[in-house]
Amino acid sequence: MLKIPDHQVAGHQAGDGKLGPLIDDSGRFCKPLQNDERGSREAAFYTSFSSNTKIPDQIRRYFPLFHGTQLLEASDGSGLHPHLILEDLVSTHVHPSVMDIKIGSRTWYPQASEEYIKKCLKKDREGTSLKLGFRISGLQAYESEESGFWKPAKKVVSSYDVEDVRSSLKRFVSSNPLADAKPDGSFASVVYGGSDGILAQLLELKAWFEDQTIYHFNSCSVLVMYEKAGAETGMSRAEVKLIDFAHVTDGEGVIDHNFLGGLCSLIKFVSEILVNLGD
Ligand SMILES: O=P(O)(O)O[C@@H]1[C@@H](OP(=O)(O)O)[C@H](OP(=O)(O)O)[C@H](O)[C@H](OP(=O)(O)O)[C@H]1OP(=O)(O)O
Ligand SMILES: Nc1ncnc2c1ncn2[C@@H]1O[C@H](COP(=O)(O)OP(=O)(O)O)[C@@H](O)[C@H]1O
Repeated sequence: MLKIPDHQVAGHQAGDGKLGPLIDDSGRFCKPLQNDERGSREAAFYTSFSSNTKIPDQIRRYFPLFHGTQLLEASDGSGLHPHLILEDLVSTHVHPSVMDIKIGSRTWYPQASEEYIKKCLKKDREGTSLKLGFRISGLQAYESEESGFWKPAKKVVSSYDVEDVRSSLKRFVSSNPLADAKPDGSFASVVYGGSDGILAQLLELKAWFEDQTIYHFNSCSVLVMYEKAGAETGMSRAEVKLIDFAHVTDGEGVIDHNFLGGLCSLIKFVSEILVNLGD
C-alpha cells in the first residue's frame, strides 16, 4: 500500500490534492516525475548513473538505489503517473532525524530559462546559498516519545541566516533539539565525528568531486540522517546521501566547482562543531 511519507523534510509534498512522493512497506520511495523537463532530466540522470561504469563503488553507495520507473496512482488523484522507484533511505529507521542541505552557491544553470534563473537567484540571495555555498532546505530531529520531532516550518527554515545554519547544525545532533536552552550537541561526536561519521563521508565525497567531471549536480541536496536511539548507544547509523537530480547537467570534462565549493563550506561548518564541542 502506497502512503505519504511523514519523514519528508523539503520539496514537493503529496497531500491536499498535490503531486508528491509516496512510500510503500517494502522500502521504496516513489517520486513522481515532474511534468516538465525536470522529470525527464531526473529519470535520465538515474538511468545514466546506474549504468555508468566509471562511478567507483564507494561513491555509488552515496546515491539511492534506483529500480526504474513505474506507472503508479498519483497522489493528486490524477490517475496513473510515471514515478521513479527509489530506495527509501530511511525505511529502516524508527525515528529518523533528517536534514536536507541544498549544495551550491548557485542553484541554477546557464541552460535554464530566464524566468527560472531569476527565481533561483532570488532564493539564493535571500537564503544562505550565496554567502555559504549551501542552505538548509528542511529538517527534522527526534527528541522523545512525549515531545516528538523538532521540525521547523518551511518558512522558518527558508529565512535562516548564517548563525541559524550554524546553530541548527548543532541542534540537529542534540538530545534536546526542542528546548529553548542552548542545544547540548551531545550526539555530535558520534554522528558527525568518527571514522564512519558524517564528516568522514563528506570528505570521501569531496575527494570524488575534486576529480569527477561527468556530471554537474546543480541544485542537488545532501541528505544527512541518523537514529537517536542508535546515537545514544554510540551506533548512530549516520549516513550521507545525495538526492534530487532534476537539474543535473553533463559535466563536459569540467570540475563541478559550484558543488565542490559548497561541500567544502559544509565540511568546515561540521568540523567547527566538532572542534568547539566543549563550548
Ligand atoms: O514548490 P515549492 O514551493 O515546494 O518549491 C520547491 C522547493 O521546495 P522548498 O523550497 O524546499 O520547499 C524545492 O527545493 P528542494 O529541492 O526541496 O530543496 C526546489 O527548489 C523546487 O524547485 P525545482 O524543482 O528544484 O525546480 C521548488 O519547486 P517549484 O517552486 O519549482 O515548484
Ligand atoms: N530516496 C529517498 N528516500 C527517503 N526520502 C527521500 C528520498 N528522496 C527524497 N526524500 C525526501 O524528500 C524530500 C524532497 O526530495 P527531492 O528529491 O529534493 O524532491 P523535489 O524535487 O520535490 O525537491 C527530501 O528533503 C527528503 O526528505
